[in-house]
Amino acid sequence: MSVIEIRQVSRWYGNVVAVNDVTMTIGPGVTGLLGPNGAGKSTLLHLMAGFLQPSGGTATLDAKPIWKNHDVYRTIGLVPEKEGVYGFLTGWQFVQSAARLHGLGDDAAERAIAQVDMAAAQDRRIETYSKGMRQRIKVAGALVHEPSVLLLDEPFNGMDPRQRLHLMDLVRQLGASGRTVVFSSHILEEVERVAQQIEVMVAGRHAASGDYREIRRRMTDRPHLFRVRSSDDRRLAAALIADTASGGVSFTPQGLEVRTVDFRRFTHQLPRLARDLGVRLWQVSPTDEDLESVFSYLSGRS
Ligand SMILES: Nc1ncnc2c1ncn2[C@@H]1O[C@H](COP(=O)(O)OP(=O)(O)OP(=O)(O)O)[C@@H](O)[C@H]1O
Repeated sequence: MSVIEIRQVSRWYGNVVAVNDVTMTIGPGVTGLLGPNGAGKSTLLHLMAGFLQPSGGTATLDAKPIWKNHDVYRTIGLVPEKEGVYGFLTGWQFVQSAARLHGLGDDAAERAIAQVDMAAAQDRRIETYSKGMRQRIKVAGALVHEPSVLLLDEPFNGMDPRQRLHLMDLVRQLGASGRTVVFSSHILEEVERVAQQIEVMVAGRHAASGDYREIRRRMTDRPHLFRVRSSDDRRLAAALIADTASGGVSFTPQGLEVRTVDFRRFTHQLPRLARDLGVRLWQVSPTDEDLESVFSYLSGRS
């Protein structure tokens, strides 16, 4: 059983703090590292892989420090986000060279290729592969030495839906086989479909931790700001102010802005109120739903 322990880890580049005092424990199964661009996910994965030294704090695997520890490196596989594969190599040559770097023979390469279901395409050059096939051959390269920890940086980015499902299945299987699998993503729904555990990063900090339901609930329960346009904004506003779901209503040139304190009740009540008043709803849309604001809320910054 492989457990990654990140204890008060920080990492800065010059005066940019990419990872800021992060503490988390990651055990077997699939963990999703969720956060917007620049949140520090890649940096954290590289710290877990031993590619980067923490500027402060400790990163251990089964209580052994990861940085500069070759015994630990032998149990970790990393699939970086950047392509990093030579297009002129065939899939077989790429995985074979990864195996040789670990001092392993062709049988290891064969097994890894079979694991990602790429045997049929292994003799084609990588430049002829689709994005999904490329990603799978990279996973094979990271699996040759049968690591107990697999780290994947934005593995589903840029894939078409069919390829994405295929890779999601593979990641799930790898987690179900007892490995400790961590992948990064900026899409909650993607993380939800693959990971049992979610760790949210925002602006270098560890903002939340839990399963999908827990994270979703925290995102939904936060105050929301809605823009509402209707056939009679004034009447609707009066009714909304009287309802406990709204924390405040203001008039703007674009319509009403309603701050809700109870998302569920508001989305339930608004159509009922409008119907009872005989008011037509023309537009109901959240104004602060961008990813950044959702994540900021989770991190307690808004
Ligand atoms: N080598 C580097 N030199 C300077 N700054 C860096 C370097 N690598 C990352 N950063 C900065 O550190 C912060 C975190 O970057 P990181 O790549 O870890 O985030 P991320 O969550 O993986 O985002 P993305 O999905 O955009 O890669 C960003 O502000 C980034 O600009």
